Amino acid sequence: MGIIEKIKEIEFEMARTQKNKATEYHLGQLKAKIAKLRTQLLEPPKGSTGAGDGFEVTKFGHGRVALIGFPSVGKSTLLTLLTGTQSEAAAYEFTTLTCIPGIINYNDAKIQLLDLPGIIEGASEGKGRGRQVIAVAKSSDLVLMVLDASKSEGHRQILTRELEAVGLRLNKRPPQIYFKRKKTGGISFNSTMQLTHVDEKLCYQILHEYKIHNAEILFREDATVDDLIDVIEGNRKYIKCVYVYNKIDVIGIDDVDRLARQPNSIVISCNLKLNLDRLLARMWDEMGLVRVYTKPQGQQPDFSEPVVLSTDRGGCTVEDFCNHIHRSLLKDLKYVLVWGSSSKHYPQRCGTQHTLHDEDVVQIVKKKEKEEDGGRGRFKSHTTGPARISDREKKAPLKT
Ligand SMILES: Nc1nc2c(ncn2[C@@H]2O[C@H](COP(=O)(O)OP(=O)(O)OP(=O)(O)O)[C@@H](O)[C@H]2O)c(=O)[nH]1
Ligand SMILES: [K+]
Ligand SMILES: [Mg+2]
Repeated sequence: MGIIEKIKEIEFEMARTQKNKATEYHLGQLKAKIAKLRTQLLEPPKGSTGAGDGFEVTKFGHGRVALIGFPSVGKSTLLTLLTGTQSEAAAYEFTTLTCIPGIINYNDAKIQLLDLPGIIEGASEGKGRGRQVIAVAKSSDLVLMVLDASKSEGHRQILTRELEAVGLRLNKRPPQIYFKRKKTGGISFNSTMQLTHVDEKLCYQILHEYKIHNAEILFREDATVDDLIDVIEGNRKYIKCVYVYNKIDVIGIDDVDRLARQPNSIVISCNLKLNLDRLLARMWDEMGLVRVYTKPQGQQPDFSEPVVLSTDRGGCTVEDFCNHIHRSLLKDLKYVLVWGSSSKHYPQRCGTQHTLHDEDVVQIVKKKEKEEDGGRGRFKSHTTGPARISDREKKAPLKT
């Protein structure tokens, strides 16, 4: 029996099992079994290199956004409108057959937008190009789930289920469960609060299903058995998602209003170019990008090209900022001067752990500690990077 059949069989068994206190343990075990099979399903088949289907697009810019949706909802039309990159759009399904990248220039940052083939129910099991599409979604910083405003509202749930089946978690944060495998010592189970969804026995049973006999586990919130399985599997990807209802030109105003009020949703029309600026602003907010402008000493800040940092990825401390400019900058750094909303007064002297805000201006002040240290120190303080060091080294080699 194949993996998919096995999953189907367990799903069938779960469907006909009554949900009550007595079956709770059994159902939990079945959930763990499905999770294990789904993880197996995601492993590349034996003997394959996992490459070569043309879906791997090099990351570019300060963030990556994937357009995910059923066929013919308007993904390609949207990519063309937002990026200027032509992606064929037509009234028939599966017009797009591969991954088409475009670039959005917004707020002095560059965002990579990816158009993808439409996916259908069963995509997570390999129907259509589902698996490749979902792999691209996983590599993104934000998913735009494009939906046809005139079609069934059930589509949103179906797509979410498909993405969840392969370990994507949309608009969720990781469960607050500490879990660590051990070599010996059995299972230590603790919680900081009353648990209403799982108890110790259920927890042991799930761990047993994973053949884990030694581990430390601490619930920091009233988590569910699904959360526990997510933590044990450890391969879940937590991604923000905005639900984009397109084609509002063909529905009534009441429906537009209702869709627009749903959580994490935005309504647009590509045909009428309605609300696209709002969509961009929304994307920007969700991505948590932080622009930092550098200011050379005694000069105006350089407002043409910011250093773009991210709250979610990499962080936005002064340390992250320095590492972004040059790997070796941090060790020469004395402090930075900061102008902007992150500083208490203008300018504020800040250390490496200070968190920068969007549109801050930063001046770097380097150590000059070795200035009096003969020729050697002066040489060091006037150089900015390894390239220049080696250039100068040739002309005036360091005394050893
Ligand atoms: N009425 C209306 N039609 C639209 C809108 N946006 C796109 N369409 C039409 O929807 C059809 C499908 O558009 P595509 O951009 O090809 O959709 P897609 O999601 O890329 O489709 P696949 O690549 O096949 O998955 C085309 O006929 C578009 O002209 C819109 O805002 N309103
Ligand atoms: K289409
Ligand atoms: Mg398309």
